[in-house]
Amino acid sequence: MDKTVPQGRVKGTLTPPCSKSYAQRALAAALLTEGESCLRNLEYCDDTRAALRCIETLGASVRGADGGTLTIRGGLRPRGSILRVGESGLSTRLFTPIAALCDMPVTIEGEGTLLSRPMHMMTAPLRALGVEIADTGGRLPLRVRGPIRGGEVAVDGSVSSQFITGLLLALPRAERDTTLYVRRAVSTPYLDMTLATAARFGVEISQRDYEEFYIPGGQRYEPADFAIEGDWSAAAMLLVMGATAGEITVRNVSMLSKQADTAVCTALARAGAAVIHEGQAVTAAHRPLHAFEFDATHCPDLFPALAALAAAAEGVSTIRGTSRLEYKECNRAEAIRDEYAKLGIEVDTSEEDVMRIRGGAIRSARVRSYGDHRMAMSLAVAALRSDGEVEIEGAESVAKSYPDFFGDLERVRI
Ligand SMILES: O=C(O)C1=C[C@@H](OP(=O)(O)O)[C@@H](O)[C@H](O)C1
Ligand SMILES: C=C(OP(=O)(O)O)C(=O)O
Repeated sequence: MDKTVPQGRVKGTLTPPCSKSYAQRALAAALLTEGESCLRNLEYCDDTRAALRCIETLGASVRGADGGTLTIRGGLRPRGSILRVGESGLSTRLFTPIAALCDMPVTIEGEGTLLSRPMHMMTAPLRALGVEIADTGGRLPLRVRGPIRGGEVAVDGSVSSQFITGLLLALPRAERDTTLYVRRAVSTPYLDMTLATAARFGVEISQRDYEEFYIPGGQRYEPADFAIEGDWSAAAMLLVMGATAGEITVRNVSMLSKQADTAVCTALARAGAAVIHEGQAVTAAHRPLHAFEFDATHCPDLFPALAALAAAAEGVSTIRGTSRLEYKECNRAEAIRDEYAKLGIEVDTSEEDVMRIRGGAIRSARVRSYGDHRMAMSLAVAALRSDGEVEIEGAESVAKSYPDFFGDLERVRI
């Protein structure tokens, strides 16, 4: 689907969808209990639906009530042998070790952009933990057969934190204790979110500097009543929209959240935007914007939003951590460089791990999303400052994390 986004200004208040990162973790934890949990504020995007499908296949019984509340009866007793993870990187790397708790073969199948993303980081550690695994040249589909045993294992954390999240949630249910040695962990706030979710379900894990995790085996997950927070990744995009094209208040997000993308507030302030926190709401308003420096190594999902911010700022902004972008829904560093070039914005990715963006006038163009939800949203935010309109190919990709993004954009247009 193509979407044409005309230039314009915005003002208003929006509530982002719930955090899909927390939603997927909470769904997994609810599956691992032997009782009834209640998840509140759950909304559906493609990735949370994928996680919901996975827990139902693995044995959970899910009842929906009004207002986004789900009652989930846990119990790991697979009803099928195929997990369909859609396009979700997290569901793949989270539910593969969980499926490996079972003494039966399970196949993990994905689609779209996920089929080109690397999964090789799981193979050797799962084998070392006693799991039979067949991968397809380090990509999906994967076939695993547990039970995963626990023990001592080394994991490379440099490509993604998501498999570590999967191990941290699965291994408390293994028979033996585990010590996980992690080399070069990235996206570490996401590991904090995992530990916080496990703790809410009564599971103990200790860690030192994201290098060594100790996970006692034989633990029980206790059912929990868990309210899913608003999503800071979606909020980041809305706040950049406010900072570059008017004023936006985002409701139902807390600065005290462990979510990685709270860091957008630092970038906004460095660029000169007005940022105001009040309780569970944050407002970003336009002021003359100037170039900023920011390291997004541990909050890689911010890059597309920061590209729209830097394009609207005077001077050359420097954003570090581009090596984190190669294996997302597309190669986001190349996609930002090539699509912003069509808008007349120069993006230099020639230096390793660094992106430099020269802010300036944005011109009308036809651009591609590469099937990547965050690229589609980033280009739509940039379109608001264009000299006409921007046509975005593949705009339906926003359904992965924020199905009503374009509806919300129109709601605040003035
Ligand atoms: O654990 C999570 O919820 C996520 C971790 C991050 O991935 P990486 O650890 O692969 O950077 C992030 O980019 C992704 O959108 C969600
Ligand atoms: C990279 C993302 O998600 P995932 O890795 O879970 O597919 C994302 O939402 O930007």
